[in-house]
Amino acid sequence: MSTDIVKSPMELIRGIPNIQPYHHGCVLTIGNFDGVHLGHQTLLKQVVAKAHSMGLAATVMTFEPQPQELFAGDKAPARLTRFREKYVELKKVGIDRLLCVNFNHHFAAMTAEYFVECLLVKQLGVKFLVIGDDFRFGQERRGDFAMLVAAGKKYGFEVISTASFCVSQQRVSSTAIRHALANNELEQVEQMLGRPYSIRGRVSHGRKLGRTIGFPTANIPLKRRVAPVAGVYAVEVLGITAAPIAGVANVGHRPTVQGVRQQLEVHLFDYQADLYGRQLEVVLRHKLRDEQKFESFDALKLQIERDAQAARVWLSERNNVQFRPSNGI
Ligand SMILES: Cc1cc2nc3c(=O)[nH]c(=O)nc-3n(C[C@H](O)[C@H](O)[C@H](O)COP(=O)(O)O)c2cc1C
Ligand SMILES: Nc1ncnc2c1ncn2[C@@H]1O[C@H](COP(=O)(O)OP(=O)(O)OP(=O)(O)O)[C@@H](O)[C@H]1O
Repeated sequence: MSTDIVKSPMELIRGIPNIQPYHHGCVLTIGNFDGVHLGHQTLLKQVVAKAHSMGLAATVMTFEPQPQELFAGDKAPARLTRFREKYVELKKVGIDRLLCVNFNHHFAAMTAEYFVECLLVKQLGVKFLVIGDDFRFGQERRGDFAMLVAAGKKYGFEVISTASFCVSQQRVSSTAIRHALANNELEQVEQMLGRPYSIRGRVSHGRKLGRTIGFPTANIPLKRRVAPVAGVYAVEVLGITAAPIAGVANVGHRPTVQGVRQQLEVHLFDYQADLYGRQLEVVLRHKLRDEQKFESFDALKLQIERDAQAARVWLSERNNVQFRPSNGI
């Protein structure tokens, strides 16, 4: 979590100990919100509308790490959005406050009853709760809608459950989006997310081999995050100039050069500048191929030239714009 988050208009409450008396009284929803997809957005819009009509803060409670990351460790599904990305998307929907709970074994062991009485009622003073139709919470996920309705009567808050938001008769979920990404169904992903899939990150120093073969790349380490995608993509990069810059990117381990960690590398077409330290958003538009181990660096170079050409063609056909050739391609 970086400091620019704190200055922005959506208030970030960093953990339960930082809940203040003025946070008491809110319209609340709870969940991972990985991806902040259209199903989440439908529910979040109801939270915002209700909060406005009640004159209360629209509040989201989310968890870091996500529960499956605590329980399954490396076997947890790859994330669609890091905390920072969730923050950006939740702010766009109009949420006023984001409570980020440190999800540890102690918190996970809390009973559903204690969670409601102690956290929702005493600390947050919830007046209205909006949840999805499959929402479960508390130790062993025993808390559900019926239990919340009963608690609401006892403590004086209302609860509504929203209907499933579907695309092509399929319930939109973080899991469905991960599957579609794994199957390279990027258009379907866009329909479920309500925006194209992108990866945000800061450019760091690489081994600077790319420039020796005419393909300087901006390296974006994925850090502890495992990407839900892998391979070579035609991309558009936001955050440098007002218009997106077209390029070609690889998400992988770079077996040809004995790379170890998975990272995102992007080569921008017809653009040269020092990007180190810059925060970029790389929008994946089309998958070109899987990553491969090549016999030589020269063979890799030839393939990257073909990738760049294929990406230019794909993007120019899509955008109906001709890009100027460079690097002799
Ligand atoms: C479009 C593109 C495709 C790539 N494909 C592969 C690949 O299939 N296999 C591989 O080992 N590395 C691949 N790479 C990674 C290169 O090994 C890496 O960019 C090069 O070694 C430069 O690394 P550097 O930025 O650390 O200098 C690809 C890079 C790009 C930009
Ligand atoms: N398609 C949807 N329609 C309506 N509500 C949804 C939809 N998807 C999620 N929600 C609700 O949003 C809240 C947060 O959900 P959660 O982060 O668990 O999302 P999910 O996308 O269903 O994830 P997963 O695929 O991991 O189950 C929950 O209350 C959930 O029921």
